[in-house]
Amino acid sequence: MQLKDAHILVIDDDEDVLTALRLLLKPQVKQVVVEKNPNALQGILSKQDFDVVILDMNYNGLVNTGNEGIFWLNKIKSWKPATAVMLITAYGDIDLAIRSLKEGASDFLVKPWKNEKLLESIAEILAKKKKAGAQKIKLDSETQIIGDSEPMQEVFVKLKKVAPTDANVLVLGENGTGKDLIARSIHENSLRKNKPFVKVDVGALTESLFESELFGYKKGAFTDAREDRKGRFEAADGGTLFLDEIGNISLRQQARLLTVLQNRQVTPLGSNEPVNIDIRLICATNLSLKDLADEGKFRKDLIYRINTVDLMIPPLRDRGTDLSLLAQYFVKLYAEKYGKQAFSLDPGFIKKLKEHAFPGNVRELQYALERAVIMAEGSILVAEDLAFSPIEQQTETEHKLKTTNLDAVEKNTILRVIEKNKGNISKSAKELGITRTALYRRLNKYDL
Ligand SMILES: Nc1ncnc2c1ncn2[C@@H]1O[C@H](COP(=O)(O)OP(=O)(O)OP(=O)(O)O)[C@@H](O)[C@H]1O
Repeated sequence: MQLKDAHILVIDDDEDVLTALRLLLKPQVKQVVVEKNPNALQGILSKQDFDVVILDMNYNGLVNTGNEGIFWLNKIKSWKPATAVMLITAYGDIDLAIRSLKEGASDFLVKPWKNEKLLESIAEILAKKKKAGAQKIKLDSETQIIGDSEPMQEVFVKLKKVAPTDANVLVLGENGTGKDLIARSIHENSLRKNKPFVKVDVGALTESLFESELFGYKKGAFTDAREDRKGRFEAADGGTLFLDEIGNISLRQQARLLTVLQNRQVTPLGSNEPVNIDIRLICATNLSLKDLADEGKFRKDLIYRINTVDLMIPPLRDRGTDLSLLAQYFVKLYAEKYGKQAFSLDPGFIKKLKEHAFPGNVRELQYALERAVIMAEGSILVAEDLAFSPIEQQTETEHKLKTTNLDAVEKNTILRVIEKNKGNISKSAKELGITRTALYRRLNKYDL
């Protein structure tokens, strides 16, 4: 967006500042609105969207800590996450500047400012916003991949470049970072988008199921094979095959997969006739394939085969203001789903979100917000509405403490939650903030 098209709101309790900024900006931008009282902010922003809010950090000359500015910055970000906020202060303080940028401000200026510098900063903010907007990925009419942070913008740029090619893609990232979503959007943005997208959680397949599920079988191939069945490779013909949890398959399964990928043919169990396959392959894992290869647990030649391009999805803790954007998105989504009114987020609620490390990433955030929306009493979500998954809390502790009895704690938590949910695995996984597959894996691990 260009300066001349911008809508700017200025909030400062100093009339002289408001007049100076109005005179400076009016000939340069589309609209300038000035306001003395920050308490009027919510009303103004509920009626109209602004591209940039220029916000004073201190009001009434009483305190010079900048806390008021940070308070209003948080408010603006909770009401309108896409609005850029530029903070101005009479007290040049580097700590304050860093703090405000961390809290989501786009820039920080010290009074008296140079007019040229101020206009330049606004133009820069608008240019960045344009770039971010252009890179937003829409999966379909309902699903969006939310993310304006720099690391996610890099993912989007790479994704758009690689999607239309037929290159095999390896999607890497911690649990719950959105690898599944990214795989789907590679397909949606590819030339194969009108053909099937088939996902197989290969990490959850037993030795015998692996082959019958992926390659199919002929009637009579084994006791339960009562009729011919196409495998997932064939089902994905012309489209995309997404193999999730690829790091968890055995060396034997790796060898079978490699042969299929090399020959581009599958032979169903009980058949002698290979079938040609035309698939685009996407794999995902939260493990380091390189480490597994070094330990002799993953074939290097298979890594080369599946990893023409890799996409590393950053953990939520490295995505800055995406946390607020995602929070807004999920709160709206669940408010609609559960037929509740629109919610606003109390600064205490946002603070609690920001202080949490989210070892379970976006999935953990999503479950926490779904729970918060369900539990909320009024129209404002407060810190008390927010509870984090016990299992993820524990993973967090695990990182910190590395004590030996963690397995016992995890096992007990799982048992408790499953008992509470009367053995319902889906409900238990949801409450624990992990996938069903991850829960099954843990049940296996603890022989439960
Ligand atoms: N950027 C995002 N925007 C909106 N929703 C997201 C985003 N990232 C993840 N989600 C949501 O978070 C949840 C977890 O994402 P997803 O299943 O894609 O993660 P994953 O990395 O594949 O997890 P796992 O490694 O456990 O399989 C999903 O419900 C997904 O829709």
